[in-house]
Amino acid sequence: MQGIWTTARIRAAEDRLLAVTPDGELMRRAAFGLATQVSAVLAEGAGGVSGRRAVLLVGSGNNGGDALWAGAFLRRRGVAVTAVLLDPAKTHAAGLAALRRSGGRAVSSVDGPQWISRADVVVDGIVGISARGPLRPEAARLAGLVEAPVVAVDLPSGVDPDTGAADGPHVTATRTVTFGALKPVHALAPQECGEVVLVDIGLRPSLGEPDLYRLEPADIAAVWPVPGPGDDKYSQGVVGIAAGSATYPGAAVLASGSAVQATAGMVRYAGHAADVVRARWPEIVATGSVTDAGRVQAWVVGPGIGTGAEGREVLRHILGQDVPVCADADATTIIAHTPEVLDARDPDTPLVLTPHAGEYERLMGRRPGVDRVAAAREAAAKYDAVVLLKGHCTVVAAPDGRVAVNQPHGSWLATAGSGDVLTGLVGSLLAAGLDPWLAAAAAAQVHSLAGALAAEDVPTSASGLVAAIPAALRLIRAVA
Ligand SMILES: NC(=O)C1=CN([C@@H]2O[C@H](COP(=O)(O)OP(=O)(O)OC[C@H]3O[C@@H](n4cnc5c(N)ncnc54)[C@H](O)[C@@H]3O)[C@@H](O)[C@H]2O)[C@H](O)CC1
Ligand SMILES: [K+]
Repeated sequence: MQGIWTTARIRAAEDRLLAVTPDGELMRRAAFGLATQVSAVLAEGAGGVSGRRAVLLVGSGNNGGDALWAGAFLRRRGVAVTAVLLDPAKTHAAGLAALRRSGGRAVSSVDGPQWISRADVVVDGIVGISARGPLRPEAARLAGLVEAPVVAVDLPSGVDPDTGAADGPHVTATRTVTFGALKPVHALAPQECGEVVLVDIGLRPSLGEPDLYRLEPADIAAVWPVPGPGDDKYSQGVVGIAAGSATYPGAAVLASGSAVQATAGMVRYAGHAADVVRARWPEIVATGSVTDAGRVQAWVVGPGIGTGAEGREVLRHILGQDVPVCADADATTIIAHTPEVLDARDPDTPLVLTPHAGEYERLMGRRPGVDRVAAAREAAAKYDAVVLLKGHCTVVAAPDGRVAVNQPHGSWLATAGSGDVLTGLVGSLLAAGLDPWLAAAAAAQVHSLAGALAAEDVPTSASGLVAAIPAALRLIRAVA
């Protein structure tokens, strides 16, 4: 799993490393890696590297220092380098001297626009992990003029390093070159970061355990259940799906179909859409009520069951079955409005909640806000449940504090029924016996990959999403 550290942890680790590293050495390591990536971006464009124009937007701290030193390294590759100093009095002196020694030029921000308009690449060295809030006016003015590809130093300026919030003027980068370790912004703001490249500056030994995780394909392939010689339809875990109604069978078909596609374990359906589910998915053992559904190792409950008395009884029955439960949609609303329904649950039985922002507000009495990691953690602690907080970047928090951020693959999941498909994936992995946090994080990752494969750059549907699950699993196994 990819580790992600908060800026406070990064800074503490950098301080430890700086104490035992020659002055300026860390910055030069960072800057050399940065220069290599800027050259790569230039090389992608017509005309190669030498003679091309790089403009550095330089702030008042070490982020600017990285950019200036990188400018000096770029000069050695024949790149014409101009640094626009946003705060000349506070510019990193050693970096500026290195740039000038190499034949680079420095101009004030007044002259910035004329150089920015001629740039083949812009390097965003405005602010790094010390950023607070959106870009300040002068930086915002200059950043707004940029049309060339942007390489962000450490992180795109104006985007919050720890939450990825980008609700004010900020840089949007083609590529972000970060140093030592990923910060939360790199997982939570993929749109603003572009391609993220991590440069090793020897920080890892000083870092300790990560604050957040991102699953890699190998992590998912390692846990996704595949049948072995000793398996039968029961041994891989039987998942029960309690979803849909006679008037709204769609959620039942989607959640059940997703479970069928996700693993080879048996799927039971229980509810008023049994005939429609059975007709669409003959593999499924379907019955009209959860009370005669037979044994399962996990339940999915909620999509389309309604929030009235019958839905409440279905949820209460399932929570009382002492197996892991993934509660979604109407079940989330029932839990929010009548939390006493949770009394039916044995506290040791894993519960996964999968709210979108509106359902989160019902559960917690507030919107998730900009710090979605904190929001997910708070809900996980309140309900003693794994909380999968949906969004462009899904955040999965466990009651023990573990947090995973999924890698989105576009926004193709913004389609009706997409959530039903996700619950089927989560439920199948719970039935297979996976750690509930890992099950939710792996399901979210496969869900977003299936969306991209189903879409192939044109809008897709939840049914297309279900059909693409095997392709997503094959791709994950292929790249693992
Ligand atoms: N520690 C090291 O040796 C290494 C650090 N690296 C780089 O250093 C930056 C962090 O540098 P720091 O000096 O702490 O501050 P910043 O450069 O991030 O910020 C400077 C300055 O910017 C102003 N500022 C704050 N918010 C904004 C804003 N929204 N808009 C404009 N300006 C803002 C404020 O005055 C700050 O003091 C780190 O990111 C790395 O790039 C290297 O990684 C390795 C060695
Ligand atoms: K930056």
